[in-house]
Amino acid sequence: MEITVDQMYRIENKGHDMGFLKKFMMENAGAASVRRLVDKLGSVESKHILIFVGLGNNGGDGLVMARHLAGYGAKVTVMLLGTPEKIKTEESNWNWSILQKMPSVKLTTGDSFNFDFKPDVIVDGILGTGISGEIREPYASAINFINEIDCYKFAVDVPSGLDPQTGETANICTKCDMTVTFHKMKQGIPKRKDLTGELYVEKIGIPPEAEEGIL
Ligand SMILES: NC(=O)C1=CN([C@@H]2O[C@H](COP(=O)(O)OP(=O)(O)OC[C@H]3O[C@@H](n4cnc5c(N)ncnc54)[C@H](OP(=O)(O)O)[C@@H]3O)[C@@H](O)[C@H]2O)[C@H](O)CC1
Ligand SMILES: [K+]
Repeated sequence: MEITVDQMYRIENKGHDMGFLKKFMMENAGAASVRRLVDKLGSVESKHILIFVGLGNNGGDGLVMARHLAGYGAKVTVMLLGTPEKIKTEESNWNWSILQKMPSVKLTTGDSFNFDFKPDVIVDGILGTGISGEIREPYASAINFINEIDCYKFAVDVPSGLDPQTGETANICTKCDMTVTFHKMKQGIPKRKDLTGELYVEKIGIPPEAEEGIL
């Protein structure tokens, strides 16, 4: 069953109000994404993984992935597209502060994309269901950077730039090899397999009762 983006937000909020907090949903989203990625690649040990994160909860899922991937022995670099003070939500901030205590993950911020390694994998945690309008900087430059590199590309929830409701793209959009979306498929995503690559839906622990009155 496919749902709308609005239904997804309402289900997420209702689950949170039931006590299944968004930080737990985020944890499950990041963990499920890493399991899919590791299953696909066989092993990520010693692989260079570059994770682009936006300031919203799509970025927060990327921060969870960073911690899990470090646990699998990957060499993880996080590129936060902005400054840490501008991270929008409590759950994303919570995950950022854990990474600050983890020397096994390299944290970089800002809008300059000069890395001293060639990534084996890029994770796109720039924009998800919160997208609206044309892509602004520095997200636009990050999306261009990702599209110009030849490596395996993984989209968190939706390729950044793709509207998960309509399937239309903004001015630019990442082109990915795999996309993992959460809880239930959003209507626009499967229309664009050319951008999502392999597409999966993962449950993230939201109680089915959170759907009552919404679906
Ligand atoms: N489905 C679930 O139950 C869960 C999903 N999770 C993940 O959360 C994201 C949605 O997170 P949200 O914070 O609501 O939104 P985004 O991260 O997609 O976007 C955040 C901000 O990005 C800015 N924005 C929007 N459009 C643009 C644009 N065109 N160009 C540049 N920037 C843009 C905007 O901020 P402004 O300050 O600029 O207004 C947005 O607020 C979902 O996709 C999942 O990955 C959770 O983990 C929980 C479970
Ligand atoms: K994304």
